[in-house]
Amino acid sequence: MERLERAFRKRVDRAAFIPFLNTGDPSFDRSLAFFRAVLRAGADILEIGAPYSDPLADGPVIQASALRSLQAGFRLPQVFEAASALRPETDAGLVLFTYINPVLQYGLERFFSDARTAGADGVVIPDLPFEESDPVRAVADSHGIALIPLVAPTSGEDRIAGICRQARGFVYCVSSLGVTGERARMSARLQELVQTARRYTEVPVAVGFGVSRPDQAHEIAGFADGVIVGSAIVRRIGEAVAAGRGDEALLASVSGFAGALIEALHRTGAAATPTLR
Ligand SMILES: O=P(O)(O)OC[C@@H](O)[C@@H](O)c1c[nH]c2ccccc12
Repeated sequence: MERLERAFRKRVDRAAFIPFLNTGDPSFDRSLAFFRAVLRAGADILEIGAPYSDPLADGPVIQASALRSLQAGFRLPQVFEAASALRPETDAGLVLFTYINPVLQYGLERFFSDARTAGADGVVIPDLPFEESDPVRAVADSHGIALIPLVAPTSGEDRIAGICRQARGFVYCVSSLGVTGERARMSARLQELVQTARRYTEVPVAVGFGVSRPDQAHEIAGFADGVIVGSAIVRRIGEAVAAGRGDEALLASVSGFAGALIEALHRTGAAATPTLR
């Protein structure tokens, strides 16, 4: 858990960069190479996705990625394998991203115990209702794993308060309604949502869903502690795979894009006032 805190605090000049990538897309080994590429580019926290056959919140890009991975034979323990392989190579935060059913099927206790052994720092479970999160958080806490909650623009203030008071690691603010995927514009209420969350928690607040361009990342960096980017990176992988392109050009494009996003996360002028306490 301290590693997540450090990931946010190590830089006051810019917001944390948090890329999301699915494990096993288009193969386990190639996905490891993509994880390494974004880490080398400067990712502060990695969201290690566990593809799932019924991904209700995933947009088309992440869904297609999950399908490629499942077709290549993805199994849940591969997220632990990925974390174990990366842990000795980086001090970035490692966050596993999975739906609740696979976790329950695997066994709650066993899942968090294996996550810990693999060197993971946190877990995001987007379809875990807050009302049912206590027992899961208790197991996560007992293994020193942060159960990172999500808040959405539709959440009322009471609900945001309840969620944020129980937050560990960071709060994931969903920028807009619907599923994951690139958006042309960000909701005007996003900054308000981040500010509301901050009233009820000391942990950092990161924003994800629909961030696809450096200028959007820059704007969010002015008021949030971290920016999560999934589809815009995963789309590049999908296109290269569809075109049968080799990994060398793809790795360069993934790192180049990650580098441009990181550059954009620097805070300038008045917005440079650290949002971290
Ligand atoms: O893809 P986007 O729009 O950049 O958003 C991040 C997102 O993909 C990642 O955090 C994620 C993947 N699957 C999810 C399901 C629910 C919430 C979030 C997610």
